[in-house]
Amino acid sequence: MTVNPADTALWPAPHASGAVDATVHVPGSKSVTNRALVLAALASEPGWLRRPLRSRDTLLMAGALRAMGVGIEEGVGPDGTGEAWRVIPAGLRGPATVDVGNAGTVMRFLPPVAALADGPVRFDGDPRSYERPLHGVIDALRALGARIDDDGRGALPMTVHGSGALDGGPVAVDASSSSQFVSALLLSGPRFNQGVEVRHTGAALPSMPHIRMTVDMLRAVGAQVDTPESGGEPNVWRVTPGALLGRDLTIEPDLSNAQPFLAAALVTGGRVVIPDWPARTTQPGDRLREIFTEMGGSCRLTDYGLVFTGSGAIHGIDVDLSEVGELTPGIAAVAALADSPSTLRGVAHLRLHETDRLAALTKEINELGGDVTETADGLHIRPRPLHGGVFHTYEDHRMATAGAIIGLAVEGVRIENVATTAKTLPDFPELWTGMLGSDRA
Ligand SMILES: O=C(O)C1=C[C@@H](OP(=O)(O)O)[C@@H](O)[C@H](O)C1
Ligand SMILES: C=C(OP(=O)(O)O)C(=O)O
Repeated sequence: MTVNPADTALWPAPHASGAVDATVHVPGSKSVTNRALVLAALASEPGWLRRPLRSRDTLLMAGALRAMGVGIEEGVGPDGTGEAWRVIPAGLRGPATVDVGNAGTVMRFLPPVAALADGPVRFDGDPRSYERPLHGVIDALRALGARIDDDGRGALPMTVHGSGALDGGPVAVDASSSSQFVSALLLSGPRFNQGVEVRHTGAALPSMPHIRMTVDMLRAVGAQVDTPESGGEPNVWRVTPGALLGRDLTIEPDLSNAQPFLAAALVTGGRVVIPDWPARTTQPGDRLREIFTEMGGSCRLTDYGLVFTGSGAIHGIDVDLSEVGELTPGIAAVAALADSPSTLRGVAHLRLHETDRLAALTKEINELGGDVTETADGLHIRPRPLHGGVFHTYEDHRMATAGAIIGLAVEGVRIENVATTAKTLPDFPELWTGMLGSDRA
């Protein structure tokens, strides 16, 4: 976890002078957009993605698929309204080069796709991508018949020598460090000769909603998937080989990126409306309705969207976040402003996310006067009066939005490199100041 001295841009986080009252249109989900791109690229006919997220992670995914020969045309949708991408599958090509940036979805979901290409595909990315776990994908692909050259660490950079097809079949993976290992193998599974049977071995599997998202989206394009929930063995997922349909899919708003805006209602005792909040979704951000209600807010889901209201009080929480780890930074920020201590559990694997999120949150909140300690699998947060200062972000989009939440309540917080939010929410600073618009005047 290092701070890049060259990147000293500091963004004065707006301080809220009163209760927020705003409607915020949150852009599309990163996790849904990147799964939809992969599935559309593997389909046997063209498809549409409407309202896709346009951010660093999704543009890297689109760029990588294009490098392997897939057509992705960016424009307006078939009915002339809103942004839509047309994905035109093609025979997957190598040689190609893939820049994964620091996108877990790109570095994990694409090596199985590359194994289906007809030549070598070189994977590289940001320095942090070399440290993020990839061994589950590399070892599994080798066991399923792929040839991969890496430097022996089971990590990036590496080359997948695609041979046009992959045998597939049963494989065991320890996915306790990232659910994305399982999702990656399932997404390409229908295109393997024998399909795939993924058996998770090892300690608890995090981020189960993201695996359900993978399964739901596979089924929506015609794949047959057997899961533990559909009567199969615990920790075993099976995908039958078969062609995938090209669909016309509208991407849901990113509910994890709705988090800072909901937090703003909670922290200021205000009200925030998120249009198009889905009535049914696999996104982990849906759990915010329950978590932020327990922390002092209340919410109402209408046909228009989610109406979330703060009460003026913020309560601490004791919660297991293993299923929804990506919500941890935003919850920690709210917890630091609460009227009682919090314990966030089940998220040891966050040490290998964009940055070591447990260390980063502890350090940055404490530098503002907070009292946070790391536990073996999470954080213990005792609220204390905070003061202004620089909030470092370690190239982690969710550190930047966590700092912005604290800035609402604490004057003089400056966020280093707020532009890092471009990973999943490039418009964050504008959306944030827009939300505060009337009460900042
Ligand atoms: O599959 C996905 O889209 C994701 C799965 C989760 O990864 P981990 O299981 O590695 O935490 C989550 O944290 C990440 O933001 C997105
Ligand atoms: C962990 C995250 O991202 P990634 O997809 O890079 O794993 C995240 O967005 O919080």
